Amino acid sequence: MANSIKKIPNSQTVITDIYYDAIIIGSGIGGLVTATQLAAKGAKVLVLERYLIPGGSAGYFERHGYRFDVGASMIFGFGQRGTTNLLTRALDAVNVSLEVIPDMVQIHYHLPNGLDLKVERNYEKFLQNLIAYFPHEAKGIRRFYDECWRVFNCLNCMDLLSLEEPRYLMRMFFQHPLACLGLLRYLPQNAGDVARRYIKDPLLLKFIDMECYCWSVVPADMTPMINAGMVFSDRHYGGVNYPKGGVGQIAQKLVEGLIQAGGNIKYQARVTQILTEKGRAVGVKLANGQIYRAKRIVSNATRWHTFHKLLPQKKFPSNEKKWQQSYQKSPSFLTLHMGIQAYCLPVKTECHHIVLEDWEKMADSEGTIFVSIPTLLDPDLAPAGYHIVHAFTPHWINDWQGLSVKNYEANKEKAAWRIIERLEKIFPGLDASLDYLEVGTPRTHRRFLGREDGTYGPIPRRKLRGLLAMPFNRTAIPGLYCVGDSTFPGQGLNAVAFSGFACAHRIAVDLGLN
Ligand SMILES: NC(=O)c1ccc[n+]([C@@H]2O[C@H](COP(=O)([O-])OP(=O)(O)OC[C@H]3O[C@@H](n4cnc5c(N)ncnc54)[C@H](O)[C@@H]3O)[C@@H](O)[C@H]2O)c1
Ligand SMILES: CC(C)=CCC/C(C)=C/C=C/C(C)=C/C=C/C(C)=C/C=C/C=C(C)/C=C/C=C(C)/C=C/C=C(\C)CCC=C(C)C
Repeated sequence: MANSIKKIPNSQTVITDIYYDAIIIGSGIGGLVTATQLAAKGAKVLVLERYLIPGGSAGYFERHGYRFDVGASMIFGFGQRGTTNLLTRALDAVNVSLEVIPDMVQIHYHLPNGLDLKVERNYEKFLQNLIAYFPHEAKGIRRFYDECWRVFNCLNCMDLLSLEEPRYLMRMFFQHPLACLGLLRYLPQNAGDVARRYIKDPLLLKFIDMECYCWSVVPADMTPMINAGMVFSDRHYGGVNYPKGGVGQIAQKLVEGLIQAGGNIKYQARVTQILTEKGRAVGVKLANGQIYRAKRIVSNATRWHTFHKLLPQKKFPSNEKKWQQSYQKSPSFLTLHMGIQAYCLPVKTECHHIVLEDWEKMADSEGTIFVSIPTLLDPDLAPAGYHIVHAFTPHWINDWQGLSVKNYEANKEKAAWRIIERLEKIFPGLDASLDYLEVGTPRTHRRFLGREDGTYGPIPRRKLRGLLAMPFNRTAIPGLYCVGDSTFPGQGLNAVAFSGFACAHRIAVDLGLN
């Protein structure tokens, strides 16, 4: 395929003659799953990524012999059975695969009221650990988590594709009528309401809040039941599994599969504009002036970025305004990427920890601390005798704006030491064993991930009806689709992988592909 390009006289603009079936803006996991699915169906696909490597918030960076995951290292979707193992399936579709390492404890919680609890991969063991703290709620605990399984079982029996495709919905309904009716029932529900049906102990309800908050960034009352069903069951079914070589391998492998399937990706290709003709999205313009055209345009940038930055403001659709009245940006994170000497960690330390000292501060800036130690699963990510400790805690961009360079650096350092001091109680000697420290703020996330205010995705502004208000992939602009955590069902790698499957399915039907 000749890559012929023409320059418009007296202008920076260069138009390529290749006409793609689909252009995907961004190579986050949402974008890459869309691209690989379409390429596997024979579509001519181009991915445009502003950064140097693929993956977005599931990317990586290397310093002094350490390979750090940019985002969270707790990965769902790598199971071997059922239909909800969407990362395994996405890789499989383009004939690539990844070795994964099972994580036998999803989280070790260090919570107020002496609640020190491990979420074991074995469901019964987890229930017994929790019931040991709340024996008077044994029945309620089982009934709540069993109800989560009901949601999961409904999802895990059917192909997960576009809910905007009526023929697929009809097929699913005829093949799995009870599962579809079950999902319809759960779509408007939140986990908190279901939990309160079975559980009365206020401390246990706080624990359920934390169970939700640590991946949805909102308490149980605002966490959709469908997502809770996925997370609270899949951790015991497909399990949490870590990709050998680090989270960044997922994107690297998807890109390998994309290219083998005939797709194309360009790095340092920042899209500045989505081009429209007669109201329809027809192409994109890059920062260097280059123009690419396609039958369909997909944005893996956030909705805020897509509709405020990439499209002229007069094209701002009214349903996007409405969506923004329901959803706001989740906080970003203050992130500590640490290299430590291995002696600091006791034998049998778990990979993921949640640390909180005061329930009232769960959702505050610097309230909950998330910790991942991926080298406990894959030691090759650090030099021999060292570990990676990735600690992060919610932070808002406003606290980091308008500072002088000196104050910004000083605030970063102070905040980092506040976190290290708190972690010393869980990992005594952390400070003394520190070999490397790199601190990121919401500004870092904004800069390197291109995410508005460094956000990790949308969260409800108030209690909503489950997932009902979350938009699917099509937008009000014909030819333009969104994918990733600003679309149904929201944040999380397995969630954005679903969004990618759904987006590619809808586009394939629109383009008449198989
Ligand atoms: N443990 C986990 O489950 C885990 C780990 C890491 C990340 N995540 C999740 O991944 C989700 C994000 O995935 P995603 O696919 O929605 O998005 P993403 O932010 O990861 O990827 C978007 C990509 O688009 C690129 N981009 C943005 N604007 C662009 C432009 N104008 N031109 C070209 N490229 C542009 C960015 O550089 C980035 O690579 C988050 O919600 C986070 O929760 C989860
Ligand atoms: C037919 C008719 C009528 C009807 C029908 C209906 C239906 C079919 C429906 C359907 C639905 C669906 C398909 C749905 C789907 C869903 C899904 C897939 C979901 C998913 C989800 C997932 C998730 C949410 C995930 C998440 C995760 C996350 C976020 C993670 C994170 C993590 C972190 C942050 C880490 C932390 C921690 C530490 C470190 C400790």
